[in-house]
Amino acid sequence: MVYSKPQPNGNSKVLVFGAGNFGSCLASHLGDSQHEVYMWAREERIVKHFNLSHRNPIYLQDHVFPSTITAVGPELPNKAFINNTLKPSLDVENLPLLIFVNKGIEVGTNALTLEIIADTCGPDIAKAATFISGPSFAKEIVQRQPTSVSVASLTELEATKAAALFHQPHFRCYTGVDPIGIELSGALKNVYAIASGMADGLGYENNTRATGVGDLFLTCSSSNSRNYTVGYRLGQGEKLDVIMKTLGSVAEGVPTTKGVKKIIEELGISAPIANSVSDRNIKEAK
Ligand SMILES: NC(=O)c1ccc[n+]([C@@H]2O[C@H](COP(=O)([O-])OP(=O)(O)OC[C@H]3O[C@@H](n4cnc5c(N)ncnc54)[C@H](O)[C@@H]3O)[C@@H](O)[C@H]2O)c1
Ligand SMILES: O=P(O)(O)OC[C@H](O)CO
Repeated sequence: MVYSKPQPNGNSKVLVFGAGNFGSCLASHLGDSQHEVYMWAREERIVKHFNLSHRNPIYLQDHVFPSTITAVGPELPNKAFINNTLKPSLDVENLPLLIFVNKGIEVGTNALTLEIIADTCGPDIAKAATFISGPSFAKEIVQRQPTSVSVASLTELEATKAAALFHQPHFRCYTGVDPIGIELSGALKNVYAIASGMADGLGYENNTRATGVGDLFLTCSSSNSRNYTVGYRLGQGEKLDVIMKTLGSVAEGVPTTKGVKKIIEELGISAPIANSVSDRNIKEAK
């Protein structure tokens, strides 16, 4: 969870709650972006060690963190810290952003985070809540490997402000106004991840692992997929015509990309991933 206040220089003061894998990863990313970052940890060992060495002794241990981050804790930040250091706006129309990255459903009530915030803090605060979700292994983001995540809030404005905080090129944010959908997808995918792990653990192969999730997951995640293999070999620097000649099989995604490109253009919709596959194929064909 991140709490932030924009500064006149465009950078923000950010308080990250949690110094585990993902809290540390987000703190590092925000520190890279020159925000003034405070990372709260409930582990005293993390606070002391981090402020001496810019390393987290428990999570992402190999990573050296930017010097723009200060660890705070183990006591929760108090009112004086909030008021004197972060200086949030108390104007209900201009509340600081509250960004959530947790994925889950409250046991007993079945409530999602947004519902809990609305119930406990009121609808005005819930409007300032933004959710970030998507493929985001902390260990990969912290090494600046590219990923794309969804940033959603009840208002487009809040989502846009939150996305602007994460402006490193490897961390692409797509904004929207469906925080419930984002929350539910993030919570539910974990149940299927357990099922998928079970299928692997039982010794089943890819078809079984993808059952219930579908062909998209299957074809995107296995070197048994011809289309995945084409993409992998392109990523490794091979030429498309060489790949197609040596694949020994069809990869229907290659011609389909052309059709998809036409549909995207006709509908005038944003489809950045399909567009970039198409651009790559056109470049190769020249
Ligand atoms: N790791 C990822 O790649 C990743 C990516 C996206 C989202 N997330 C989400 O971020 C959240 C945290 O994941 P993580 O990977 O950082 O977990 P983690 O286990 O690495 O770290 C969790 C941190 O929270 C602290 N903590 C646990 N219970 C607490 C409590 N009751 N009060 C205060 N602090 C508590 C722990 O001490 C630890 O520092 C999860 O909801 C997860 O779904 C994680
Ligand atoms: O390691 P997991 O299964 O908690 O997944 C972490 C993130 O949610 C991946 O996006």
